[in-house]
Amino acid sequence: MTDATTASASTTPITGLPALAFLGVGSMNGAILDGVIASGLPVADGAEGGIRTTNRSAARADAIAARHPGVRALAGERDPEANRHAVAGAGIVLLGVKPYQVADVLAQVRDVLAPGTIVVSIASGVTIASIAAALPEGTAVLRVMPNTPASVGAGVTGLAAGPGVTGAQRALVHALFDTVGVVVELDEARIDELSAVSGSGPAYLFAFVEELEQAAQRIGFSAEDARVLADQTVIGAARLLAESGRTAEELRTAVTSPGGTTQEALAVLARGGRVENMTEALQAAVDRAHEMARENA
Ligand SMILES: NC(=O)C1=CN([C@@H]2O[C@H](COP(=O)(O)OP(=O)(O)OC[C@H]3O[C@@H](n4cnc5c(N)ncnc54)[C@H](OP(=O)(O)O)[C@@H]3O)[C@@H](O)[C@H]2O)C=CC1
Ligand SMILES: O=C(O)[C@@H]1CCC=N1
Repeated sequence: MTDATTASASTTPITGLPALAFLGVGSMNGAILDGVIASGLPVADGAEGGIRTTNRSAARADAIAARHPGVRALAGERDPEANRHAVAGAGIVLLGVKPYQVADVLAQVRDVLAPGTIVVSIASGVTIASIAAALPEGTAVLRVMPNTPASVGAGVTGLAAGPGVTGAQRALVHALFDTVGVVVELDEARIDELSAVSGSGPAYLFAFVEELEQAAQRIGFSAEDARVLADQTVIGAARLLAESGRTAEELRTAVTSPGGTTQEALAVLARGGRVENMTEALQAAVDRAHEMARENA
């Protein structure tokens, strides 16, 4: 962490959220939506009534409405002005479309944003400056980098505020993401690095579980047993990390008897230069984010 980075709960306790518009509810905005609703934090206009969502496809909107009956789930397929209708009257707009779709969605809604609306982008590689340039002057713009465990309240969200965002606006967005996990405030200049670690991180772990599962099958377990062994090992290890108060290093040491079997297996794994390989992987993610920022400027 740099000096500019702080992981904390919001210092401003809030009792409720303004009306929320989630534009583009796929994997990530869907995870945030689920997490915010599960947190039970009241949203203006009723328990879920103040939450509006948009998708292009009607089938996706219907799936959201079925999962969260109080949410007003709009579909571009049925209503070409869905994004405009969703943001009208919203206090916070959460932009969750793919990076290359951001400019189009901003152009659709820019003239219906009420003064004081906070725009929060979750898009990778789209800068605050490029978002602010597409919106009315003075619009409060924040960039966050969440991860999908937000859907079960166990996310990590990096949060960077644009110029002109007030302390109260930043605290409100911080509090929103507190409902779905831990929030780390940082300078926007570091958000691509954070994304490489925690935004993409769940995928690294899931890839590891897949590998463990496949390897278990190769040494003779059925697909079903391999899945139970791999999944439950990772779930149990993550819970132990969360609940024991011990570091990953301490917990690894506790498993690794000197001269025992784990030591042999770890020695094989270390042959691949895992730290070097992981560092190279993180740098590849950062480089791609920088490239996307140039593409979406
Ligand atoms: N997935 C992750 O773990 C993370 C993703 N992100 C960022 O989140 C953003 C979304 O990624 P992800 O959730 O994975 O992508 P998805 O493709 O799962 O979600 C994008 C959603 O946007 C909807 N959409 C597309 N165009 C429009 C439009 N014009 N109006 C309304 N809705 C629209 C799509 O709905 P439909 O198909 O119906 O068009 C789709 O459901 C990206 O910018 C990514 O960088 C950030 C952190 C982590
Ligand atoms: O893969 C991506 O581009 C996004 C950003 C972090 C996680 N998913």
